[in-house]
Amino acid sequence: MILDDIAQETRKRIDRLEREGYYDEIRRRMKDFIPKKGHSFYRNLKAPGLSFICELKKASPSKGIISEDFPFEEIAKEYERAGASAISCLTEPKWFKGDIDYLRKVASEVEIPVLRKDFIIDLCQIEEAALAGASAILLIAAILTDEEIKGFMKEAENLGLDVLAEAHDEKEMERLLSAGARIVGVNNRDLRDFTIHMETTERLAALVPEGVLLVSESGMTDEKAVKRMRQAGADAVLIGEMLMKAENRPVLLKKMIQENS
Ligand SMILES: O=P(O)(O)OC[C@@H](O)[C@@H](O)c1c[nH]c2ccccc12
Repeated sequence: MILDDIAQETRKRIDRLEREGYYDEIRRRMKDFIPKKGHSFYRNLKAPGLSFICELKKASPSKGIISEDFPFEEIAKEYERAGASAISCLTEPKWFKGDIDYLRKVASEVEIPVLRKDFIIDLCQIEEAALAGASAILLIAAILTDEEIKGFMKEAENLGLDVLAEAHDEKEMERLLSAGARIVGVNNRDLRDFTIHMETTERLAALVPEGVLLVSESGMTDEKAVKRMRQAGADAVLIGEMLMKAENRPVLLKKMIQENS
């Protein structure tokens, strides 16, 4: 399964960077780190109306290159001006052609919170995210043990980062909720075969208790799908490809925000 391949690849990269001393430098810089206050990611998602997390996505394993030229700073500012609640920045280099430096630049240029979208399997990636200016991290239940989920959530909390905790099915959702997740994401894309099932959000929404925020992720290709996710009970949607490929991103985003306010 692709998720396991990506997690393995990520482990190899972390081990190599560790040998090269990269994370020693991160740990050294963490001594002066001051956590952000206010949990702006959580707060913005909780605001009335459907919130939009807009993704910077150059490529993906299912679609290959999505955006040949990738003026990520311009796109981030477009998202912000059009009313996005947060920006999701892919930082996984091999399959998504992401880069932690994209996040660092974007976080310094926009006011809205930025989510580190990656395959987090080690504490050092959480410290790296915090230093780069992220406000939140993604944790994917499918690649983590219960102990890891709890430990990583604690570390994020200590560093002032919010966690978007991602599930694909009932079992994963229950694991995340019992670990104390306050923001859960349901991924409509089945990462075994890349098929999209919008019913996944509808099915899992029933398990999300009052007070926990629900984010519907992936597979929304038109405005109808976004409305459907709002009707399913989503507090926020996470959209990549539809916005990356839009002829006029601000116009499309503003329209969707207005229609779902
Ligand atoms: O481009 P889409 O179909 O709108 O999807 C965005 C986002 O949900 C997707 O990129 C995603 C959801 N969960 C992930 C985990 C890792 C990498 C990527 C993802």
